[in-house]
Amino acid sequence: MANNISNLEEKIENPHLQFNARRIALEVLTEVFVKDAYANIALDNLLEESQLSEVDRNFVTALVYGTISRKLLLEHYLDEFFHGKTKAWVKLLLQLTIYQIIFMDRVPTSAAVDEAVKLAKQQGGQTTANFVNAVLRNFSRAKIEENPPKDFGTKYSIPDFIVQKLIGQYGKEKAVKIFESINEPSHVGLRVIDPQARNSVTLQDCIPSELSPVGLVAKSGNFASTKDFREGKITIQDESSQLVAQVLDAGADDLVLDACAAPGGKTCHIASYLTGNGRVIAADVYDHKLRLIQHNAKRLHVLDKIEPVKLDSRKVSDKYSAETFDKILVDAPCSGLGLMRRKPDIRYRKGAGDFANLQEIQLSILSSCAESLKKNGIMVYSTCTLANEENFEVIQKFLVSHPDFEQVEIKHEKSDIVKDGCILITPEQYHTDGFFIGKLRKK
Ligand SMILES: C[S@@+](CC[C@H](N)C(=O)[O-])C[C@H]1O[C@@H](n2cnc3c(N)ncnc32)[C@H](O)[C@@H]1O
Repeated sequence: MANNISNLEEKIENPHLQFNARRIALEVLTEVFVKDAYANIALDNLLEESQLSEVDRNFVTALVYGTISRKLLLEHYLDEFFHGKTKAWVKLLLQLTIYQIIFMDRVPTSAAVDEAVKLAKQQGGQTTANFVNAVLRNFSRAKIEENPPKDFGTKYSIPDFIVQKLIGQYGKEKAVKIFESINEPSHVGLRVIDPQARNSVTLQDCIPSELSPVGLVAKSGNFASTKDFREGKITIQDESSQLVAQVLDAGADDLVLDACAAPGGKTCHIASYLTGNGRVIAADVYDHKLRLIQHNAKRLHVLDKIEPVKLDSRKVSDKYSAETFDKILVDAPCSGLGLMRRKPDIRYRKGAGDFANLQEIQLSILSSCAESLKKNGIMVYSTCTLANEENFEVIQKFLVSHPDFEQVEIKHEKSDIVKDGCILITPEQYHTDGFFIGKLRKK
């Protein structure tokens, strides 16, 4: 996510480009909140079709992610200024505009309002333009400090079920730190493919990761367009997620199953451990996602180590006989609450709070994989969520129903990310994604 608005002012002079940028931002928001699209995918698609400059693309990205991550707060401020029914896109246009007024210091209020009114006229005619103009003029004259948000959910734009869940689980003090941190700009985590080369990769403004020996971190930047990325010397991967292959620690000749593999970030990392005859079977339920694994593996020069397989991993034991794999990774489908900073739309998704249903799927994948693991084999379970039901509870329930397995304690030099023998990183600790890793051995 490129929240880089530092070069904005130079383009403010060009109203045509700014108009297009705002129009595209509104289109992305409409895709997300009306058509239930994923923000990152809708944004990438619409930016690709657009002819915008790098600066304007950054502006659109900042507008989209900023508005999404402050949506409930923006709704709260707007509530005072209009009542009755309004089309969804008009509400989104108002939110997009007051986001600029409140949070983007470099955007003059008059420019934000004028462009919104033009957009309203273009998309909805003069009556809509008059309505948008009236609401925004009234809003810009008001003092928002006189109407402060009354609860955490509104203040941090986090649905109440998540607020209550995180306070219940982590206590109010830590939960508030998490809420505050997820609305800050994300950092970019990079994995250096040749660990020996970590200090010789010449990327600007990157520092070595505190958590991952093969990681670099940057405050922002479009690393996917660098030569190092194209040549497969680096890949974009959060520092927390880089710990998974390290914990799995595949041997040179191991046969590994990556049971939920797409888009292949961890598969490719695991493959780099297979310096002998080892191979990774990279399973996923979706065909189109298997193509992403292949694409990534090719760029990172590990395609020969990877075999993508279309498979519902609740049925691993139907396809592979008992005791086939030396190591298995279950990087399970989850609620994704650890990704709320990098993917702010996750918090509003239907089903994000269906922890019981997710736990059932996670346990079912683990159980099926368990049968195909060799004796003394290692199975690593990971998620990018903060919900206990999907993390520690899954490990505990699995161990109760599988007495032939035992937990292996994970160690890390940063003891604040180790809890009950598992890794649990919350997003405010090292400014990474929230992440969980547990390790199991078949006796
Ligand atoms: C957390 S993502 C995996 C990310 C991946 N390990 C990486 O590092 O790039 C979970 C993946 O599980 C896949 N998935 C969901 N249900 C599945 C199932 N029943 N069997 C196999 N894969 C599944 C999803 O399509 C998704 O790609």
